Amino acid sequence: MGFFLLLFVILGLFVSVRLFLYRTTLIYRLKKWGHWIEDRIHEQQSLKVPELDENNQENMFYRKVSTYLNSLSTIEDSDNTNLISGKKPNGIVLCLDDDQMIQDTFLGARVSWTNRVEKMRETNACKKTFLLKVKMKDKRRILQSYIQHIYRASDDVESRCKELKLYMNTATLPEEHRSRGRWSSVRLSHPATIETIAMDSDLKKKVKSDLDSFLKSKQYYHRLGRVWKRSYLLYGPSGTGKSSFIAAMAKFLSYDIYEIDLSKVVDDSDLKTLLLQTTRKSLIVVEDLDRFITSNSTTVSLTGLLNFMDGVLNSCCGDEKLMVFTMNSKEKIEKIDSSILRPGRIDVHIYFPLCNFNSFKTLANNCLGLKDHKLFPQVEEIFQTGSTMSPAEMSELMISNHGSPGRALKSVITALQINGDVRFSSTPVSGKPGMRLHHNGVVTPEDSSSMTETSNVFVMNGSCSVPVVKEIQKLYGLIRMKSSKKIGPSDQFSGSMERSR
Ligand SMILES: Nc1ncnc2c1ncn2[C@@H]1O[C@H](COP(=O)(O)OP(=O)(O)OP(=O)(O)O)[C@@H](O)[C@H]1O
Ligand SMILES: [Mg+2]
Repeated sequence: MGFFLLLFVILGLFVSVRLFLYRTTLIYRLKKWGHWIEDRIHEQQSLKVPELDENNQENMFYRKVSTYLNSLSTIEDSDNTNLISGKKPNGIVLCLDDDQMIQDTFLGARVSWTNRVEKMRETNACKKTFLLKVKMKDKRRILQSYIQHIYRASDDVESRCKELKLYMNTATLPEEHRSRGRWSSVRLSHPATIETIAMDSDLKKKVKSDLDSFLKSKQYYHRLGRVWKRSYLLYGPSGTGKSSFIAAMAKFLSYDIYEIDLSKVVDDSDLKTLLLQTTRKSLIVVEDLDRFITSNSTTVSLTGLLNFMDGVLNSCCGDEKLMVFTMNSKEKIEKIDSSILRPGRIDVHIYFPLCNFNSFKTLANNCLGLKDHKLFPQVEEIFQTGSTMSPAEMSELMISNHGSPGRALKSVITALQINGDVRFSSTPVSGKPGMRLHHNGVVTPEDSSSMTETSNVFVMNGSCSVPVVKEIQKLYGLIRMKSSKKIGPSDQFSGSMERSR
């Protein structure tokens, strides 16, 4: 009897002590002390994952480790974790603080990571490194598979909540500091998507399928021995959606954007350093290329620019990248040196014209929620006189009157009428404004007059009025019969109907 009584008392004591310990941090503290003692008993090995590799390029594995560690549940139990607002409204992302240490377990082995941040006195830049500590007795058994696990887990996290970034090149640091990261980034928050861009529906379909086939053609490019990159030229008058379309492309592909401001690049080697520091799955963007080339700038030479456009350097870091250039007009560039826009340097040309009735309807739907309205026929009639305006101007008129769709449409009609009087007082060739008639009878939209034999031009028939579009299509029909040929995936637009002769 006495024995059972004793047993009962001991059991009661054990349960109440355990209960007491659970209610306090004691059990947590005891565990930590236990780990501390165990770590001292076993020989540990430290491995470093620096942010930049020996060529001062981003160490991809650093980014993977950062994504992986910030997704660990142990980061929630760790002191000093940063709470950062995430992409979703009221979303919170947990981020490691400087010099914060967290534990992880893998295949029964316990490892620890420390987020080392050292301030470089001379440049005031930060040198970031993750320090991994693993017991010697576990290292051989787990290291390789642990690294694979980190890659898989971080890819999974990245694809689930990829927050696109817009990188901009910072003003140049003094030569000796130039190798430090030259890009500053912000979250890409441009609202445009390919759906919201007013664009000829066939053209939009072609561009989307071109982007889709690019995403799936890694093996194809590597089998061809070509760098897996593709370059686009978006050109057209101001306010026609070129910059918005770049943001839409990035979101469609889930790629970051690296926008290079050439005025901040001091010379060709600086341009190369910038390129070396871009990462895969990104759009490298140079806006207003025509303005830069015609500005006779002394910083980046034309050769340096052409090498950059050819992706010569991309061969070492060009995989899975798109290069996008914008211009308001190709004509001046064609006069300076037509090889600047040759295929291989620019694979696809996309012309962004001024509004036509179809793009007007897209904008009316986007800005006013109108699919139809009694004033639409009047708008269509004015477009047929050749009057037009840029989508930027048109969306501005609609947005400033979005409270009253009728008033908004009336302001568009008035503006078109005024434009019709002012903008097209001299009706250029073929009696249709904004069109150009060539010696061989080909009529093309104003700015795409430089369509050359080899250019693969998606011409948006935005600025043509309907009859002229029919003329062009008739002409293209003739052209297509003469020059149509089977097209393969990599040159899918070389035999396209947009070829001019
Ligand atoms: N095709 C379009 N579809 C929808 N919105 C457009 C279109 N074109 C322009 N806009 C609107 O007009 C504004 C200016 O567009 P954007 O900056 O893309 O023009 P852009 O062609 O880059 O002009 P610029 O040549 O002056 O740089 C944006 O707010 C955009 O929403
Ligand atoms: Mg722009």
